[in-house]
Amino acid sequence: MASRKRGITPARDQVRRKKLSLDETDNIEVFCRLCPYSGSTPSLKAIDDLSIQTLLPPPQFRRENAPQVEKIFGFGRVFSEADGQEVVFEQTSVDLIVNLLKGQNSLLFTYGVTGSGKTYTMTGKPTESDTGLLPRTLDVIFNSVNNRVDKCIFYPAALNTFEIRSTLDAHMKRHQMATDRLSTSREITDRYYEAIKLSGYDDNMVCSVFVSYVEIYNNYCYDLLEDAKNGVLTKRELRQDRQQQVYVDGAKDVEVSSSEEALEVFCLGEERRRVSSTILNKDSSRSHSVFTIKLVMAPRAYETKTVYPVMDSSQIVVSQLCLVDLAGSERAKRTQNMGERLAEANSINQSLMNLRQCIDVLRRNQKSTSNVEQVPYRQSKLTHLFKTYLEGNGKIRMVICVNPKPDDYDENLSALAFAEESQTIEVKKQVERMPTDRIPHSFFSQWNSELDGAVRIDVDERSETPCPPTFCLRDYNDNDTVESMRNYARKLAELQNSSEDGASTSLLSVIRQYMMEADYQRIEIARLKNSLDERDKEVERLTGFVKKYKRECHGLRERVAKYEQGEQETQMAMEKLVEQNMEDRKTIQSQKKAIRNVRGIIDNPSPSVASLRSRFDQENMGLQPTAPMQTPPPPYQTPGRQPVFRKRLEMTTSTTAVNSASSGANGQQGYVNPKYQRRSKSASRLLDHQPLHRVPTGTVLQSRTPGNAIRTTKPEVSSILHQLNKSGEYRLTHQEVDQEGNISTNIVKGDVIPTVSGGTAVFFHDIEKLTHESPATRK
Ligand SMILES: Nc1ncnc2c1ncn2[C@@H]1O[C@H](COP(=O)(O)OP(=O)(O)OP(=O)(O)O)[C@@H](O)[C@H]1O
Repeated sequence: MASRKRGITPARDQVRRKKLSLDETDNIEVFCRLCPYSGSTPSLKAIDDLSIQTLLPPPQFRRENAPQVEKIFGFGRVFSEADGQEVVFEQTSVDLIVNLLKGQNSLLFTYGVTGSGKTYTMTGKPTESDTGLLPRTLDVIFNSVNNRVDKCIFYPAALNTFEIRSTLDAHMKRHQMATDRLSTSREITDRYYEAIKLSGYDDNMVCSVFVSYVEIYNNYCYDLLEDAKNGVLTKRELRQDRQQQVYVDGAKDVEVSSSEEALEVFCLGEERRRVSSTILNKDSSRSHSVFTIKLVMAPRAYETKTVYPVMDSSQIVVSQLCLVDLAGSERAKRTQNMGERLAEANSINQSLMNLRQCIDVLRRNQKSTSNVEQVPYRQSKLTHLFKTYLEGNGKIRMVICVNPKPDDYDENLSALAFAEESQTIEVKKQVERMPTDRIPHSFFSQWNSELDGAVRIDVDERSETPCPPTFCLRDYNDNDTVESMRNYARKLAELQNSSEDGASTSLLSVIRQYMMEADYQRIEIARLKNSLDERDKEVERLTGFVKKYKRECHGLRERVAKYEQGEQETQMAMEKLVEQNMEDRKTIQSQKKAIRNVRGIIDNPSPSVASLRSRFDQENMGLQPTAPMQTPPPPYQTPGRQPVFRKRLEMTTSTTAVNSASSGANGQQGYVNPKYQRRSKSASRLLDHQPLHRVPTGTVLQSRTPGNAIRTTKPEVSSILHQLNKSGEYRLTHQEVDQEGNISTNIVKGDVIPTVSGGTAVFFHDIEKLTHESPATRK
């Protein structure tokens, strides 16, 4: 026995999260309307057609934790105080009416704080400038539908469906109803009438208009059109029909044949709607009102002379436009409501809160790919009623009304934030429900009248009975075949005129139908071909653009590549510079460190430096050198060669002067390397700096000059420094001969010591003076 394969049930989330393309969804649309305000401190202003800005009101109108910054909110359209009812109607409702004519559902609702102009926007007043969306919508619908059937042909049946009555039943029902007709009030007949007529209605359909009016009060649904015997309305339940559409069970759908009649029904409901005076609004809506306009359509039956639908209820298409005026949110603190008013306010706020929660969950579900939450539609009647639309059974549009008065600042902020967020919700588009590919009735009647005219002309030329030929339509351009078919139809029509034969009549009507369809398809194909040609041209034009932009793009890419290369090179150079910089910094830091070390040493002289200094000091004063002693810290002196030159200039001065120069002005040592330990005198060499032309003195006592002494007569900076570097001692001989012939020879002696910065310094510590008196002066 073959085992039965079990089908795998897809996970619930997988089913739900099937991603819809952009063509399959519509966002919730939100329009914002600013109500006129005459005060001096408005808390809102329209910036342009798409955005509105909050203005910070005086502090007493702000909550402590409210944002202290001005915010901008963006909407599909923002209506300023200057935009009247007509503009609002054209922008918010006209396309929804076209939707209705084309068999699609829509929900339009006003939302906002109490007293912000929701009811004014929806209903308005009877004058031209004040007429609201609802009466204008009714006018336009009745202006735009053709082929309205007589009353009582369509009738509402169980489970939110409609049925069709036979001619006789409909006639009798009409007769019965004639007595219950509402009389039209003067207010309605004298009101402003909206003249706009829209196209979009399929004239192959016949239709009838039904309206219903319900309210949601304290989270209960009531039918405002109910024939309540004792004036008490019955609580109604919400149910879901076979198309998953939620409806108010038992709510009356009243058939209306004009906008006046529909408005009469609306006014009847308005009288029953709960409206009370509150501190914030003298006519405050205490309930959410739902006025639904249903367009019931069915294909037209052409067999009958009157406008009548085909007797097939399954072909009925019902589209509806739901106009909802929500009650306004209100804070108990501000309204100071008590008792019944307070309970109403709580219920209103709760249902509005539920609406926000549903939108929030929908938004979260939209973002999340795995965790799909259940939307809490059933928490309130309002959200339950909106479920149909939020789940993709029609278009949703919200008009958020705001009053710029500073008292409303906080509540407006949260309402605007909610409305702005709602725009992100994507709703599945409703499926197409109207029959497609049908020949428009206008074409049908024109074609028939043309053919009948032609038959009348040809009737005298009739000669023989045509045999049924074989038609073979090759393509839409096959004019010959179409023409021969038309001729055959004409001949048959002649036959019909001359014969009472029922069979040929029905054959004729079938052939006529085919002929008409062939003609229509031919025209339709030609039209499509034209539009295809136009699109081809458009494609060609766009291809040209694409090529042009591709070229530009290529050029731009090359330029970008060049710039990028340049940038790369600059980057590399920068990196090199940074590296160089780092190295320089390191060098500077090591030099700084060395300087710090030196300073440290200078500030805390080592015994060797101290001893050196004390030795100099003692020698200077003619004392024997003593043990090293602490000296006060010397001020910092830039190390360098300058002292060498300075010493050189001072070489002719006395030993005291030399010592004072080497120790600084205050007797402190400045630049020598205190760590330097001179090698023994025997090991070091002597640099003997003699004048170029030395006057021979022939003295018996001569300075001892070691054999390895370096002799020089040219005191140039480069050579003397070089020689100094090789030497440990330096001796400079300087001779002067005065006018009387006395010779004075000064031999200046010093130690060559390296400086901290790597240079060389000479510490002069002794001068020998040798004077030769001229014999002439002795006399
Ligand atoms: N755009 C407008 N132009 C002229 N008047 C306006 C406009 N908007 C509101 N009003 C006036 O402001 C008042 C309050 O408006 P409305 O009753 O429509 O508020 P609401 O939002 O429906 O209040 P509630 O939520 O309490 O029912 C009314 O007198 C109305 O005529």
